[in-house]
Amino acid sequence: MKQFQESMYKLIVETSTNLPADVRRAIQRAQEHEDEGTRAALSLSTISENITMAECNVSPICQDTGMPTFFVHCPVGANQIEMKKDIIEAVRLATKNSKLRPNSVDSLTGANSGDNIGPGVPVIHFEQWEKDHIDVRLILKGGGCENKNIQYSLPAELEGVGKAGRDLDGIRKCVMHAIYQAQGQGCSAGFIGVGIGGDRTTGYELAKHQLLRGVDDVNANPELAKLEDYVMANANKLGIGTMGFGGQVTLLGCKAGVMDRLPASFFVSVAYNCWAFRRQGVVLDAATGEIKDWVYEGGSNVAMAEPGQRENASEGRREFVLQAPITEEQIRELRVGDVVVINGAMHTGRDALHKYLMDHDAPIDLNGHVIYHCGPVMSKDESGEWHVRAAGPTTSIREEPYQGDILKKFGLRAVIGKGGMGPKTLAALQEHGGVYLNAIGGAAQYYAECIKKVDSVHFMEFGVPEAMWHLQVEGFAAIVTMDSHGNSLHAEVDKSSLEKLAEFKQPVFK
Ligand SMILES: O=C(O)C[C@H](O)C(=O)O
Ligand code: SF4
Repeated sequence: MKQFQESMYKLIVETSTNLPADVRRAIQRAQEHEDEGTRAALSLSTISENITMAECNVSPICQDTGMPTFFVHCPVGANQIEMKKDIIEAVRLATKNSKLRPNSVDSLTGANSGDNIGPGVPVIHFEQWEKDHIDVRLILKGGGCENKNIQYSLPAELEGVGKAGRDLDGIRKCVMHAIYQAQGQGCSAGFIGVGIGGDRTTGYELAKHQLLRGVDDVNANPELAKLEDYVMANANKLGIGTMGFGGQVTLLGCKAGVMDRLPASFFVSVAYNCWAFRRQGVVLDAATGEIKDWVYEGGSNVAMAEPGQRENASEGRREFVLQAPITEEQIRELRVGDVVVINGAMHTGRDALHKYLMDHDAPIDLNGHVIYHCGPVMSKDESGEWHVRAAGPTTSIREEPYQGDILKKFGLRAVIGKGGMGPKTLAALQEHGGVYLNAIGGAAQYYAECIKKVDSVHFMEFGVPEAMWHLQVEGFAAIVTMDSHGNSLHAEVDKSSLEKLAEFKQPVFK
C-alpha cells in the first residue's frame, strides 16, 4: 500500500481546511434564518468568510484541530500495524506543515509532544469488513466543544425540564438540556450526536459515531427519526444563537443512535460539535492505498456567501477603535453590544499562563493591555521569524478562577475570548474598569489575517498553544459582551434560555 500514507495526509489536510458541503449548507440555512443586522448575523457572516479563507489558504478552519480520530474499515488481511504507522507519520507531517496544531499534551506534566503523537493520540479505530476496499473517516473535534459533551444517567431531575424518565420523552429532555447547557461555549450553532444506551464508554462512542452521518440523512429507526425531527424543530426556540449571542439558530444538526444497555443503567450521551464540524472520509484501493473517492461531498462545491449585505444592515451599532495602552476612561465608555476594533499590541494567554501569573510576575508590563485567550497555530520561517497560521479565541470560562485577580494584579484593561466569563470576572471588570470582548470562535483564518507581526514569545516551554505570544494586530474586531457596568450578555442569554427550556417540560412522546 505504497500510497496509503500520502492518502492519509490528503485526508487530514482536506478535513482541517475545507468544510464539507453538507456542513456548509447547514450554515447557509442558518444565515437565511437569522435576522439581519443582529450580532448573530454578523458572526455567521464572519464564519462564512472564514470558511472560504481556510479553503483558499489551505489552512486550518479553526486553530484547535482537535483530537485526530480515525475510523478505519478494511478487508480481511489488510495490515493494520502498517496502516497505524502510516497514519502516525501523516499526522506528524500535517503538524509540521501547520495543517494541525500540536495538540497532544502529557496529562501529568503538561508537556506538549509537539507533533500530535503521544499515548492514546491519534485515536484510531479499526474494524474489518467483507468489502474489498478500505474506508477511512476522520473527525477533528476541538476541545471547547468536547468540554460541552454531557452524559445523563436516567432517571434524572434536570434543571428547567424537570423529571426525565427511562423512555423516549426522558431522552428528549436530556437532549434539550444538553443544548441549553452548552450555551455558546462550544461555538454554537452546533451539531449533536446522541448515543442512547450502552455503558458510559460505549454510549459516548455511539454518540460520536452519529457525527459520521450526513447532516441531511434520515434516521432508519422511526422513533429516532421522530426524536431528531422534534429536536431540530424546537432547539432553536431556546434562543441561544450563534456564539451564544442570542438569535434564531442554535442547532444545525441532530443525529441519534441506540444500543442495548444493562438493566440497571440508562445512559444518554451527547457529543456536541461546534459549527466548525470537520469530518471527511476516503475510499481507498486496498492494494495501493490510492484515493478512489471522497465519502462526503467536498466543500468546494458550495460557495459561501460573500460578506457585505448583512454588515451594512448593522450600521448604527457603536464602534470604538482602541490601541493599547488603554485607559480606564476609554473602557468605562464601552457598553454591551458595542463593537471594538483593536490596533497595536495584543498578548495571548490561556490556561498555563493564567495559572502561572497567579503567583509570578509577568515577563512584560501589561498595564493597560489586552490579553487574548488564544492558542494559535504557528510556523517559523527559515530566517527564524514566527508567523501566525490560525488564531481564533478559546473558551474563556476556564480562566474564571484566575481572570479577575490577574486583571487587577497586572492592570489589564481588556480580555478577548469566547463564550463569556462568570460573576467573579464580571465583578473585577466593574471594580477595576475592564471589558470582556467576545471574538467569533473558530474564525481562525479571519483573525490570523488581522495579526500583522509576531513581536516575540515567552513561555515556549508551555508548548505552542499555551505560550505567551506578543502580537501586533490591525483591525481586530470583537463585540463587548461584558462591560464595566455590571452587564453581561452571557448571563442574560443563560437566564432567558433557561426560562425557554422550562417550556419543554410537558411530555411530548407518551
Ligand atoms: O483550544 C482552542 O484553541 C479552542 C478550543 O477548541 C475551545 O473551543 O475552547
Ligand atoms: S474554538 Fe470553537 S470552532 Fe474551534 S474547536 Fe473550539 S469549539 Fe470548535
